[in-house]
Amino acid sequence: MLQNDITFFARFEPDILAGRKTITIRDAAESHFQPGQRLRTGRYEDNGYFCTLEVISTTPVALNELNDEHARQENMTLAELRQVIAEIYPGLDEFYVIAFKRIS
Ligand SMILES: CC(=O)Nc1cc[nH]c(=O)n1
Repeated sequence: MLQNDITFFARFEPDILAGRKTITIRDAAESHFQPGQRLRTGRYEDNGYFCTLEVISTTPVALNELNDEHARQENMTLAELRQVIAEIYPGLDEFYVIAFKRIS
């Protein structure tokens, strides 16, 4: 079976498929994605493929630089986004914003 290049928690799948979520904020371990790269995208929980994303950009960001535009691109409030990031990456404050578009 083909490997996925990136995974998302299943709760984010509907927003990605609908185009409501157009960025993901990851730690250094997932900072290698390059503009133009096409990513087989699956669910974290079962690794099931659900779409292909094309990377638009990968941009470093500090936790304290997250703003309302990042939140809008995640389809969250800024408070929700900060809480989600703190839960996924406790204690970290250096991240990468991966902007993407869904191509299939
Ligand atoms: C599986 C996983 O880490 N998913 C994440 C992490 C950060 N942002 C996001 O949208 N999804």
